[in-house]
Amino acid sequence: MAQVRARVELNVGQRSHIPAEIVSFSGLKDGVEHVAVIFNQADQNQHTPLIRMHSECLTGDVFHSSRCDCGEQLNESIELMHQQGGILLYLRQEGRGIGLYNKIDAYVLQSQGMNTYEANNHLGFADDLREFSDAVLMLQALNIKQVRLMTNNPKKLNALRDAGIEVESVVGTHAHIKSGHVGNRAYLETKIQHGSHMLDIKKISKP
Ligand SMILES: Nc1nc2c(ncn2[C@@H]2O[C@H](COP(=O)(O)OP(=O)(O)OP(=O)(O)O)[C@@H](O)[C@H]2O)c(=O)[nH]1
Ligand SMILES: [Zn+2]
Repeated sequence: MAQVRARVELNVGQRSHIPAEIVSFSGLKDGVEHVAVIFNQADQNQHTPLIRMHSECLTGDVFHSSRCDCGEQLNESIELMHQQGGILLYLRQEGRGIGLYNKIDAYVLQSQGMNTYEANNHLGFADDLREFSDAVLMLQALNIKQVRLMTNNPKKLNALRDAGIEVESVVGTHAHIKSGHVGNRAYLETKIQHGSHMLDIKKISKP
């Protein structure tokens, strides 16, 4: 595994010039470049860093599609890590691991009435293809042994615990609910019911 680092300044939401260090990893098991973004030198601080393992969502992260909450969660994480320090692992696991082409195919099925998991299954995929061993390797390479984990997904929590990384606490992200013709409320509710997500739908984000 190899890594390269450079300093960057990020401009997210209302905040500009957020200092960060971007680290790209190659030679990982997934065969793709996963990325770590380090805020306030969290890999060198004494206290327990905030960590988010964020799975790539081009439509949500870049274009802020109303179908999901990914871009808003990403920005929420960056803003909190700017305040408290932390490490964002940006994992190239588009569409819960099925890739963009298949995710868009799944969107077509969802428009016909399937939920996100049914659509994945209809296309011949399991509910969720992700596993987080590369994220563990990245944390180990960054010398992180104990974390405060930003997630509502119990699978991420268990993946770290099983790998021997201590999760001191879990910090839930807010519910970023979007209405409209193709909103994300059903997507979020399905994650809670079917995916055992700990998302508190009443903990709605401020606009
Ligand atoms: N297959 C499929 N994937 C989707 C759909 N909507 C979003 N995704 C993907 O779901 C993943 C969401 O990842 P995360 O932001 O890490 O969210 P999460 O696993 O729900 O966990 P937390 O946000 O940490 O609580 C991304 O890879 C998205 O591309 C969909 O309708 N179908
Ligand atoms: Zn998304």
